[in-house]
This record gives sequence, C-alpha cells and structure tokens, in this order.
Amino acid sequence: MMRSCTAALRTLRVLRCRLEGAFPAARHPVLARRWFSTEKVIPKDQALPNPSWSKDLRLLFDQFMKKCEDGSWERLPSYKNSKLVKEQLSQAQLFTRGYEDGLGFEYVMFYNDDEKRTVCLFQGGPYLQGVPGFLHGGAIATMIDATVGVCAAIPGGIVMTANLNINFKRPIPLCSVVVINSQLDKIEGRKLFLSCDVRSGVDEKILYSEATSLFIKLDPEKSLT
Ligand SMILES: CCCCCCCCCCCCCC(=O)SCCNC(=O)CCNC(=O)[C@H](O)C(C)(C)COP(=O)(O)OP(=O)(O)OC[C@H]1O[C@@H](n2cnc3c(N)ncnc32)[C@H](O)[C@@H]1OP(=O)(O)O
Repeated sequence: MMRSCTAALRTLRVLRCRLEGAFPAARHPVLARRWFSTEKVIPKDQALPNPSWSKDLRLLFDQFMKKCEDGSWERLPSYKNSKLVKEQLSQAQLFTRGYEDGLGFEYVMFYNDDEKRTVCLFQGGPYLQGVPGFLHGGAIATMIDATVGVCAAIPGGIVMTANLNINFKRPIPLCSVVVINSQLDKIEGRKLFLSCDVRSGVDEKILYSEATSLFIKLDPEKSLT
C-alpha cells in the first residue's frame, strides 16, 4: 500500500514537471493551486440560468430547452461536454467563463447534429464594454469564435481557428441579448468552413454581425510550435 502511494506520488511529480515544461502557466501560484490541489472541486455548470440573466435570455433559454425535448437540439453544458471531450473541463480553461455572474460573458450553446448548427444565446455584461454603452468588438469576436469553434469541434475533433472574418454591421447594446447562429457549410480534408450571424435576441430583427471562418483539424504528425 505504502509503496503504491509513493509510486503514485512520484508519477504525479513527473507529470507535473512535464506539464510545467509544456505550459509555463502551470507555474503560476494561483493556477498551480487550482490544478494540483487534491481538494475535490465541484464544478458548476455555467450554461444554466442565474439571477443575472435577463427576461429575454430566460425566455430564449426556455424556448431552446423545449426544442431539446424531441432530441433534435441538445444543450451543451459548460464544464462537461460529452460531444467535445470525455473528461470534465476545468472552469479555468475557457477565459469566457472566468467572470462573476453577469459581469462578462453569460451564454449557453445548443447544438443540432442533423443540421450541423450551433446556436449561442449571449448576454454581454458591463465588463465587456467598448464604445460607451456598447459591446467591445473583441468580445463579440470571442463569442463568434467560440460558437463556430464548437460547431467545428463537434464533427472535426481538435480544431483551431485559421481564419475569422467578421463584418460588424450594427453596435450591440451592452447587457442586451443576442443570438449567434452558426453553421458548418463544408468540409474539405482537414479544412472546415463555417458561417455565422449575430442577431438581436427574441425578435432576431436586427442583424448585428456576419462572419465566415476556416477551422483546421490539427494534424497529429505536426507540432504546434
Ligand atoms: C479539446 C478541447 C476542446 C474544448 C474546447 C471547446 C471549444 C471552444 C471553442 C473555442 C474556439 C477557440 C479557437 C481558438 O481560439 S484557436 C486560437 C487561434 N488560432 C491559432 O492560434 C491558430 C494558429 N495557426 C496554426 O496553428 C496553424 O496555422 C493551423 C493549425 C491553423 C494550420 O496549420 P497546419 O500546419 O495544420 O495546416 P497547413 O498550414 O498545412 O494548412 C492546411 C490547409 O489549410 C489551409 N490554410 C491554413 N491556414 C489558412 C488560412 N489562414 N487561410 C486559408 N487557408 C488556410 C492551407 O492552405 C492548407 O490548405 P490545402 O493546401 O491543404 O488546400
């Protein structure tokens, strides 16, 4: 028993050294405490309503949950997603999930496998302000990238954004709700082509942004660096 514990600890130490070599961020004291702690952290599914969600976001969420009942749509939880990764995702892995409720990115994604579509319901909080009163373009780009990224990663596996083209057509009021609708258009070998639009929530009358993107399925033979 003692011997197997010592061996397990040694293996953990070796893995930690390797991780720190590959990811220098693992040396950061706060991250290291979080990543290497033996304390059991109970993850929170942040893709569920919280008190900061507006009436519109709740309404859209309820509408999509209804669509999930016949199995055509599926809600994608924030921390554990059998469609993307088998293991639990650490809360720290996606920077969009690093804000207190309501201050940054509040969102939930739904996926339709038959139509190869991902819809993201998104409410951008006060920390995402660019021009006063409106969302920063980088925050919009982030959410577009995340939505098309999920739409590419579910069929494509491990993919990276190679190109993202966005036309910002109207500014998005801070704290309003938008619907990001993305679609896998075509796959050519390792290349996945996707398109996306961002519209006002509930009525979808205002077209805020349009985007196209190219994702590349990583070649396991090639190094990323
Ligand atoms: C796993 C955990 C999942 C959980 C996450 C939840 C999802 C969250 C989602 C969050 C999402 C966040 C996502 C993020 O934030 S990803 C972060 C931002 N993206 C990057 O940092 C990517 C940096 N770029 C690269 O690493 C490489 O360039 C990649 C890997 C993309 C391709 O390098 P690779 O060496 O592998 O490929 P290749 O060069 O042989 O090219 C292959 C083919 O592709 C064509 N090509 C390449 N580039 C372009 C281009 N720009 N326009 C047009 N075409 C292009 C090329 O001509 C060729 O075509 P062909 O000659 O074959 O016809």
